[in-house]
Amino acid sequence: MDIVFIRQLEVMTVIGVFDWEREIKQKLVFDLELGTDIKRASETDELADTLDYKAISHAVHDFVEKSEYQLVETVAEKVAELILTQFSIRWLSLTLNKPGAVSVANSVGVKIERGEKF
Ligand SMILES: Nc1nc2c(c(=O)[nH]1)N=C([C@H](O)[C@@H](O)CO)CN2
Repeated sequence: MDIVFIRQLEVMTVIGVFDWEREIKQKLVFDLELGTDIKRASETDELADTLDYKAISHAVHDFVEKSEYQLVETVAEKVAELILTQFSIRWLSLTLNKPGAVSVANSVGVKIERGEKF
C-alpha cells in the first residue's frame, strides 16, 4: 500500500465544549495519510489516476470550516467518513491537533485509522 499524505492542514472553526468556545473560532490542524496504489499514476503521469491531494485538502477544509462540533473526536470521525465516501480511498490515518487548547501542552487531539489496509 502506498500513501498520499497531507500535513499541517489548518482550519479555523468553532470547536469546543465550553460556552466561550462557542463564541470564537480556533485552529485545528490535520495530518492525513491516505492509502492508495500510485503505480498506475506513475506510469500514465495523469492526475486522474491518483488521489488529488489538492481536491481532498479543500474538501476537508470547507467541511471543517462550516462545522460547529464540540469534541475533536466528532470532527475526526466526520472527516474520515467524508474522505472515505467522497474519494476512492480504502484506508486512512487522521491526526487532529487542537494546538493551544491546553496551556501546559504544545498540542492535544486524536489519531484514528479507518478502513482496511491492503
Ligand atoms: N478528549 C477530549 N477532551 C477534551 C476535549 C475534546 O474535544 N476531546 N475538549 C475540551 C475543551 O473543548 C478544551 O479543548 C478547551 O480548552 C476539553 N477536553
